[in-house]
Amino acid sequence: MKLLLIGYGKMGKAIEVQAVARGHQIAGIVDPARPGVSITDFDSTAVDAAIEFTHPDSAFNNVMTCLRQGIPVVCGSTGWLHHFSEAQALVQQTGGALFYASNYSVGVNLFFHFNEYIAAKMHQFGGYDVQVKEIHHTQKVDQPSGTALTAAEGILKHFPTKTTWRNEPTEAPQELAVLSERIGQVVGTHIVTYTSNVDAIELKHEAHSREGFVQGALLAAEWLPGRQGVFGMKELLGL
Ligand SMILES: NC(=O)C1=CN([C@@H]2O[C@H](COP(=O)(O)OP(=O)(O)OC[C@H]3O[C@@H](n4cnc5c(N)ncnc54)[C@H](O)[C@@H]3O)[C@@H](O)[C@H]2O)C=CC1
Ligand SMILES: O=C(O)C1=N[C@H](C(=O)O)C[C@H](O)C1
Repeated sequence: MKLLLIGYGKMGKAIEVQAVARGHQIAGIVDPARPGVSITDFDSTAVDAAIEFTHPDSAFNNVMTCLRQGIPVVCGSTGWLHHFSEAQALVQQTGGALFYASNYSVGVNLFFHFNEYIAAKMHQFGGYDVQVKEIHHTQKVDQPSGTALTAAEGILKHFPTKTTWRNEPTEAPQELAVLSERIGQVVGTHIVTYTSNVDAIELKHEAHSREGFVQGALLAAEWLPGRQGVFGMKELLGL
């Protein structure tokens, strides 16, 4: 496949290495640190898919430009979902394809699946409070992490005692605390904890490296061309 890499930071560079190892061709790299190449230099005849890992402030614009250029786009950037409905509308309008996941690792998507199951069961039996905690490296600009927000949404859907989330400790029973810590080079750790008067139960995912994100993003890029619509890891993995 011919891939366009948008963002050539920690993720973009790791994706390049794995993509080449899987026999793909890098048709172009778009990053302000490497001026002179822009998404509008490409179209669906030049690339099969774009993979976008940049920044909360640039992701929406990059996704919209790919859709206008007719390029199927796999986006991993977090912190831009307040614009997501506009991207969905452009997918409909252009007949294009967008793949988005707050976390591309297969393990995290199993974690999301079990998180929803556990939330429903814990609500059914009662007596537990729940909180989400995420830990990431100190270069991360958005908080809470996209992964923590997806986990929080999964809990809110199945644990109706909680009606909203808050990114700080809270005593309000209807608020789900989603706590963030920034420590050194931590790749990404997410913990959902249920606590009662007598015990505690934890569901934890700890990424040991970025390899899981890279593999999932490449699987998505290999799967997306030829499809029309907005997709995520549930469709890709059949979860
Ligand atoms: N969904 C997932 O599985 C994962 C998502 N992420 C997210 O991906 C994003 C990027 O993460 P990293 O690679 O670790 O960040 P990074 O800071 O190492 O790299 C970001 C790169 O994007 C470039 N960039 C900034 N504005 C741009 C623009 N307008 N067009 C093209 N490139 C631009 C920067 O120059 C930089 O090279 C973050 O939002 C992060 O939260 C990170 C890892 C996994
Ligand atoms: O910025 C990161 O590094 C990561 N971002 C994603 C998120 O916000 O959840 C995914 C992963 O945890 C790494």
